[in-house]
Amino acid sequence: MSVLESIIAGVRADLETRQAALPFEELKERAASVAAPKDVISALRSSAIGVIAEVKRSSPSKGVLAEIPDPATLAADYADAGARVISVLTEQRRFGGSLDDLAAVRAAVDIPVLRKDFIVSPYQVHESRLYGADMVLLIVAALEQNALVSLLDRVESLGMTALVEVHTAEEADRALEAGAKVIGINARDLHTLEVDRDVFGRLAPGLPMDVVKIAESGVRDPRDLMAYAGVGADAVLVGEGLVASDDPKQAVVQLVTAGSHPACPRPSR
Ligand SMILES: O=P(O)(O)OC[C@@H](O)[C@@H](O)c1c[nH]c2ccccc12
Repeated sequence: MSVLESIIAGVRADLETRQAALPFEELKERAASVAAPKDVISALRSSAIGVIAEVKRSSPSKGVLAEIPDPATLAADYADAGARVISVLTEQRRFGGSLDDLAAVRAAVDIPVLRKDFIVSPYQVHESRLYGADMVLLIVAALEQNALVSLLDRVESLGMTALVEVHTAEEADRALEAGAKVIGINARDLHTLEVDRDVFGRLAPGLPMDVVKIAESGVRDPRDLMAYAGVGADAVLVGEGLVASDDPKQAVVQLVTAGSHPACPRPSR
């Protein structure tokens, strides 16, 4: 079993527990009365590269990154520092996240919130909405094509935006085929956990102009952000580099400042 497969096995087991506690029909009804999702694409399209700041406690590769006793405060700091979107890891077993973290962050910020998890079922899409997500991650490597298409349609039918994650050219083709409007190119291979920061530069030029392009993982400092800006990123998604720094808010300020510096390449749109 690859790391990805074992994570998904755990996700499916935890999902069964939640489904037993709250039946799908009832979940759908409750989610339908939540305030409408925010327009994430407008938030991400800008004349300067954006920062998506992640609330991330642990990772399968490094273990505990930060305790994060109060995700709401961290998210509010990220937003104050100029992040465009807050990403919240909700996977529990490997990343130490929860849906409570998502709810706490939702209540603390006005900018769009991304639910970062391993979404394999329509139940999780409605659940994301119930907990206030505006955007949902869909990982191409974790889904058959028909499941990807139907989950993407469901995300959009609820007014949310899908961040469709890819790591290879084949996966990028599948994402486009499914109709993805926002594509995240993950530098980390979820089967091996290895990081290759050149993947974005190889794949992004092959994507259509109107697709929003996010560089995910491995951003350590403003230099990495500038490098991604130079190869066409609309935004970078940063977790470890923020939560493990002495001052996560200041770390976001530095990235945002670098992104709006005249010397930083601009998204081409
Ligand atoms: O901590 P990093 O290297 O900055 O990475 C953040 C984000 O890209 C990473 O958490 C991530 C990208 N895709 C995922 C899919 C599932 C879980 C986590 C992820």
